[in-house]
Amino acid sequence: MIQIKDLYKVYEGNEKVEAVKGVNLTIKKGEIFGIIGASGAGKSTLIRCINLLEVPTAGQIFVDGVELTGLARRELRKARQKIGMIFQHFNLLSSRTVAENVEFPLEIVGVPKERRKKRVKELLELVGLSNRADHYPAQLSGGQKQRVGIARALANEPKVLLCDEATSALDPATTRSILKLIKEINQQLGLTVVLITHEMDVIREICDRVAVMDNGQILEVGEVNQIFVAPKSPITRELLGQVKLKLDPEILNGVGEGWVLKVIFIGPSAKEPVISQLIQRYQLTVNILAGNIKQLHDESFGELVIKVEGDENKIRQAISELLKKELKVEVLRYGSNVRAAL
Ligand SMILES: Nc1ncnc2c1ncn2[C@@H]1O[C@H](COP(=O)(O)OP(=O)(O)OP(=O)(O)O)[C@@H](O)[C@H]1O
Repeated sequence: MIQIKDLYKVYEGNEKVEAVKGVNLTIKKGEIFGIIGASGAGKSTLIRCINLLEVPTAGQIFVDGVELTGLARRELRKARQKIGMIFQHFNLLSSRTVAENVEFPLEIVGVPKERRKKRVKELLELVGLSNRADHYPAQLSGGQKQRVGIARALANEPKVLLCDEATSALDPATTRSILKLIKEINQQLGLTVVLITHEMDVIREICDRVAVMDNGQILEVGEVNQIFVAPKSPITRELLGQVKLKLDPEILNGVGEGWVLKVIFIGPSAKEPVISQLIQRYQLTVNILAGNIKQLHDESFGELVIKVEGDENKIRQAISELLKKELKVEVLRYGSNVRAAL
């Protein structure tokens, strides 16, 4: 759906900044693709190059088979209608109501009034804001403003939605509700979503695949599960480590070296002796650091935090086996990279 080939972006100024340096990426139709990296990694520049809001210094961008980097201005304007975008600070027009903000892109392309009104109504229903149509942005919460942003981005029925740190200004509960909405839209409309973030939690929540970016380059690309289980670059481990420690800081103190995993059991798998199987099959030493079993409706739901020691490859194989059993595994700390995780 989206192909980025040998992309470079250099900002010329007093100081020359090479923000994107030779990026190649292929994003598939219908997937939610995340790009994660620390501040200054070049994520915003990269995502803004996809719809040519930022003109690349070199390289090519293809969206749905069309090379955007080869289009004249008028054709580009048309192609851009098929690419919606939402922003960290929403970018709503403060003098227009919610309905008028959503209507704006339809006015620009000359959709007749009656059709515009009908489309705005549908869009506000889709994002759950029908009862706010006549409010002004200043009267809305951050989450509601982002919902308006999403409705506006979808007005011209795009095939791609670009999300530029769309939840960074929101609290955790609102972040989850906006991510849920993006996921629903992705599934209902078959939209391809590209999002950039500096938060691993966002990636874990909704992305199918992720690219890790640093210093203008892509360090690794893969399925989200695979990156969580076996991150290749120290930067990825660092990004993962920060998230995990934020969740369970006390667990990692004073337990010595070794991998620390949180294993979450749901349903039938909760009744299997998976941990003892693991010890036998992969000759690992396992210490239970914390745990509990809860009953959720008719199903058991258990959480165990374990310290695992042994051969690193066997630990990775054991994690893969746990994931195959449909258990959820979070790596709280990587044995060989304790400092990065801390
Ligand atoms: N318009 C600009 N002019 C000059 N330099 C810029 C411009 N925009 C970004 N940069 C520089 O390019 C580099 C990459 O910035 P970019 O905003 O793309 O990174 P980022 O990963 O999105 O970071 P953040 O999350 O902080 O926005 C940085 O060094 C930044 O200072």
